[in-house]
Amino acid sequence: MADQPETGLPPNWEVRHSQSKNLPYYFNSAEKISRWEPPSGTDTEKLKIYMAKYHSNKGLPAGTGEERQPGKIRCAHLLVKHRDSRRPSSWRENTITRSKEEAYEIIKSYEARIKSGEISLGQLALTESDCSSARKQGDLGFFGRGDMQKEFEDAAFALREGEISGIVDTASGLHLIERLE
Ligand SMILES: O=C(O)CN(Cc1ccccc1)C(=O)c1nc(-c2ccccc2)[nH]c1C(=O)O
Repeated sequence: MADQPETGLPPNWEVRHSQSKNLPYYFNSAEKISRWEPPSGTDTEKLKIYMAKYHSNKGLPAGTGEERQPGKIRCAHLLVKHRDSRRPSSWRENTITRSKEEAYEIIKSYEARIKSGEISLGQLALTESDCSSARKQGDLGFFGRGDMQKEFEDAAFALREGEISGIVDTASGLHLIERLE
């Protein structure tokens, strides 16, 4: 495999910076395509080092615990849907028939396993979350107030970094939320 440049991105890909959103994005100079997420085949460890070196936030003193963008937080979540969810279907199960009570028992068992330290929320979300974010260990990226369902937003913004919520009930289903940044 051709040596990846120090960005860790596949050939022809480069990191650019969106002035309007003040966010990095990924540009393929051969195909002239852009995307917010790194393309598949990226060496994410190398990319992390590159981003820290060349794309760290301007103006935010290191270690102040400041949010990447004022008013925004980053969370991961694990979603267990049930038959009364607004969309009772997911990548895991075409038609979700479990009752809300059954979903509650399931997510309560997940909560116990995560809070005991047996497994991380991200690792469990990979296989068990009914949200499309499961493939990213439940990582939803940064969001601000007004971006998510109200119950989800209120629970997420009440968390300190690293903290995990109790069971949160939204129209999508039952969630556990971990605040990452
Ligand atoms: O609620 C609905 O009508 C359908 N949705 C919304 C949705 C559907 C696909 C992608 C993202 C969001 C979901 O059921 C859903 N909500 C979420 C969700 C809810 C709160 C925070 C983060 C994600 N994920 C999903 C999903 O299928 O993947």
